[in-house]
Amino acid sequence: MTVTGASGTEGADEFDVIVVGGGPVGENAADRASRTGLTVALVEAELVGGECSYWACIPSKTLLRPGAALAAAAAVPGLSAQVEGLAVDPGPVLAWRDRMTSGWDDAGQVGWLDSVGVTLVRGHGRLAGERLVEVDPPDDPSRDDTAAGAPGSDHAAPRRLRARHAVVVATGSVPAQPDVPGLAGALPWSSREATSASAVPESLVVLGGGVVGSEMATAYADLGSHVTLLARHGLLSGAEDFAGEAVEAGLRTIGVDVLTGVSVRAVERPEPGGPVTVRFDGGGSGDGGAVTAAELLVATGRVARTADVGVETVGLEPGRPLAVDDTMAVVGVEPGDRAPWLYACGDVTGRHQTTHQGKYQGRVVGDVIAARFGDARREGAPTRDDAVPAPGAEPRRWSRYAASADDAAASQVVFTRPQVAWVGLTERAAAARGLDVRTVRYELGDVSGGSVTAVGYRGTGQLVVDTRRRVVVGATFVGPDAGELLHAATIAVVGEVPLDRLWHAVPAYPTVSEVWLRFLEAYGL
Ligand SMILES: Cc1cc2nc3c(=O)[nH]c(=O)nc-3n(C[C@H](O)[C@H](O)[C@H](O)COP(=O)(O)OP(=O)(O)OC[C@H]3O[C@@H](n4cnc5c(N)ncnc54)[C@H](O)[C@@H]3O)c2cc1C
Ligand SMILES: NC(=O)c1ccc[n+]([C@@H]2O[C@H](COP(=O)([O-])OP(=O)(O)OC[C@H]3O[C@@H](n4cnc5c(N)ncnc54)[C@H](O)[C@@H]3O)[C@@H](O)[C@H]2O)c1
Repeated sequence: MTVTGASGTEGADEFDVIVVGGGPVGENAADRASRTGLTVALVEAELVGGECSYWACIPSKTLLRPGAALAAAAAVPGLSAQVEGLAVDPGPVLAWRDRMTSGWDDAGQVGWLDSVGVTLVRGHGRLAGERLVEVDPPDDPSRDDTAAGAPGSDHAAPRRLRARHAVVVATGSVPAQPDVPGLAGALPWSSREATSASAVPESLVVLGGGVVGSEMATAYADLGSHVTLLARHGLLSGAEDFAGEAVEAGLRTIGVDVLTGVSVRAVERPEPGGPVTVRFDGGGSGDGGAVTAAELLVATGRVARTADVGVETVGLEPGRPLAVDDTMAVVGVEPGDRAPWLYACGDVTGRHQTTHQGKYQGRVVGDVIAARFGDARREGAPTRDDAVPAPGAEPRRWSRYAASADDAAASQVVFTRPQVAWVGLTERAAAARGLDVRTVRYELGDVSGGSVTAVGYRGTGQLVVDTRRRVVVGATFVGPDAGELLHAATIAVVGEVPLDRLWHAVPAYPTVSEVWLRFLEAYGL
């Protein structure tokens, strides 16, 4: 429908809900918002499926899998001798990666959007006031970000969309680049180039010891690159210290030079495409030094993508994450005396930067919007026990309309070797919240399931227990396939299952999950 006559909205196309950003999170929000009969438009500037599908989760995990499989085989008698000396063959790996990203073509995801009845609007969207979104056509040559993979459009001028009820911002995040002399001019890789490269550089410097840096250092070492990782402090600083230490040791084992305590001073690349030199202070000897490689990957964090989304038109500060309440309504939007109409989810909120946690938020916001504005009695509409909270009211914790897990039970898996998986609070985070906690730690290699999995199986598990309530508030696992151990811990944390009841959750023998029994025994049960 096209609006005529309404002030400032003349010629605007109307939808009940407009979602800006068609990454995994926006897709989920759009799908769920449409389930009570609301019309939903999804605005996407590049590829439907977002960073995760084409330049993040999927290609990175594809690049990491062969090295993990080879290492697993090398630890099993009867196979270890056969695979000794084998290296990952980059050609088929890169080809597999290309298949997993559908050759950077989003036709499959667009087909899914069609199947759930969501209207795709291609182009760069930005807020233009309350419930208004302007979309620059994707073939605008002045915008870099609309070029890749998006088909042309008939619209020369911005297209105006008006939401009858709600706008959801799910524009994700962009890489942060530190202000280091020479860095920008050296045209370093970001995670995009690292995950989509068509050839493996002979050597690679990775700047940043977080999740991207640790995973990509692993992948490129597996693919045959000589990798140097420069980190300001220990690796994976968001995780328990023992996890980062294990990943650092793992990287060294596969030949990565890991330098910690590094502060980068300057970057030089005299010839475009030629070798790049990174000069730094610190890094072990304390005197610093320089490292030269064929390529440089900058992996120093990501920032919410709000700089170019028009948030200033509704009284918010561009460049900052969109603060949300637990219904995912954006806080501090003008005008402030009306029912919430602006929502956000995913990386753009600054809450977490993982696909699964963002998709969870997308489900929450979609359900909130569907319940607040749609027809819940419509045939096929989901049934809910909970009442949607009144605008401005706190949602009931753990209801369908509250992203409670963001605070209490967010999880993450880092696909390094060893893998690292955690949920809920680290020991440090629990102490910062004033909880009285006790940790129990157990070596996974001392569990029968570990010893039958591999010779010299090594890994560590740790629970953080709230001693007052006698419930698990956090867990970390480090070891081969540690990510597969995580969900039991997530259920224990979300369910606030008392230790005395967990005692009756009997882990099967001989699985690595038997560590749960050992944890409880170590706690004194
Ligand atoms: C290398 C790497 C590996 C990762 N691996 C994992 C992993 O294994 N597991 C995991 O859980 N997480 C992983 N992540 C994190 C994960 O990719 C993000 O948390 C996730 O993509 C966030 O989803 P999103 O929908 O919020 O944002 P995005 O995926 O960034 O999607 C946002 C979308 O919005 C579009 N957009 C932006 N601005 C506009 C605009 N103005 N108008 C229209 N469209 C716009 C973008 O084009 C994009 O399609 C990884 C990240 C990186 C960098
Ligand atoms: N498996 C997964 O779930 C997965 C994989 C990759 C990325 N991600 C997400 O993507 C996001 C971005 O990843 P990331 O690794 O870029 O960020 P990160 O926050 O995990 O790590 C960034 C690292 O860069 C360091 N750093 C910052 N400025 C620096 C500087 N000037 N010099 C040297 N080091 C500097 C930080 O100290 C930190 O260690 C993360 O939040 C992560 O959750 C998730």
